[in-house]
Amino acid sequence: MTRVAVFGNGSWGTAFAMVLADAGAQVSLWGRRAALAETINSTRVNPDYLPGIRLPDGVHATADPARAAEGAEFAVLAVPSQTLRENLAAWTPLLPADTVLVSLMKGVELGTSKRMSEVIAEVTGAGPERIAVLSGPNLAREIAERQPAASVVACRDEAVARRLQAACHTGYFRPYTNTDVVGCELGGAVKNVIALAVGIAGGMGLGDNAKGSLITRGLAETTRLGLAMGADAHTFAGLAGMGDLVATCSSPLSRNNTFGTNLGRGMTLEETIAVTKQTAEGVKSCRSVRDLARRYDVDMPLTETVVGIVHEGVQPAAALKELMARSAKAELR
Ligand SMILES: NC(=O)C1=CN([C@@H]2O[C@H](COP(=O)(O)OP(=O)(O)OC[C@H]3O[C@@H](n4cnc5c(N)ncnc54)[C@H](O)[C@@H]3O)[C@@H](O)[C@H]2O)C=CC1
Ligand SMILES: O=C(CO)COP(=O)(O)O
Repeated sequence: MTRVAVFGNGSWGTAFAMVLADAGAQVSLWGRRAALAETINSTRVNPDYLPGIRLPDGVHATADPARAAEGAEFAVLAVPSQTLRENLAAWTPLLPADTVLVSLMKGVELGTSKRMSEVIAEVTGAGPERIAVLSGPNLAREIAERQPAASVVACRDEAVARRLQAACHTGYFRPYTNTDVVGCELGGAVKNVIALAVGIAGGMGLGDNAKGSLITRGLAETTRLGLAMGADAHTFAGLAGMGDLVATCSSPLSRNNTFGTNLGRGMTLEETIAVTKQTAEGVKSCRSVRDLARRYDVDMPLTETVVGIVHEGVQPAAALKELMARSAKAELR
């Protein structure tokens, strides 16, 4: 039986642990708090992140990373992106030397602007054949309810992507393989920034035309950055690009979308952070994405605007006026 360690028992780590167990794996679900691990094991429910959802028997919770790591064929990483480097440094010595490291995270490291696969490579020394990412339109609560969804598992080594695909393929979860790791990661991280923009627009009372325009132009700027960084343009038309963007920007379940809505309604950043209980990666990663855009000399006006509103005190109404007044352009360039 495939043994999998899932590091991070928040909403996505827990929901994906369910998928893996439903696909037949023996899953160890690690989280920092021993009391929560005990509650999960005794009640079969993770009350803090997925209340009301019964976890399959194949999921065992633990607060001991060594126990989670034991014999793991895959180590699935599902902690907030900005905490990965420090956590992974502690877990690496515990993992078998051939474990495949799988990122579920949709953020870019602040300061270094490194993608999660780059952080994993740096910290563990693993080669590209041992590093995979999973990304797509996968709102955790829906997956935990076993509602149907597709996704992408990406690894430079296609055979490894196929192994991971087999490990998480169920009647309600349909993963496709891809070898474009850079594109899949950027698709997931930048969509959180665009979801903030769409949420802000909704909170300001703007209509569906505005949202459709933001989603489409958001995908255009994501694709421009991706091409500059060596990604395949097709990835952005796929599940890790358009698929995730549409799901996230349409769903009240999205933490980034909701965060933006609160800002657009006039809450301050501090007030919005105070009412946000889970990780909204775009809030920090918008600055890393903006730094990447500048490094690669790519025009990303929506990302610049989100950074302005979230971190630099720009008022949403003023930002909208500025965006609409940008010089006229050809759509495709
Ligand atoms: N929730 C969702 O629908 C989806 C989330 N993701 C991505 O998955 C990643 C994890 O997000 P969620 O599970 O949703 O977040 P969450 O906020 O629900 O859970 C985060 C988990 O990390 C733990 N944590 C927080 N700080 C930590 C630290 N310093 N060290 C160790 N553990 C720490 C928390 O206790 C919690 O267990 C994010 O990058 C997110 O973008 C991707 C797809 C879907
Ligand atoms: O990535 C997600 C869905 O694919 C979840 O989005 P949020 O992090 O905004 O909730």
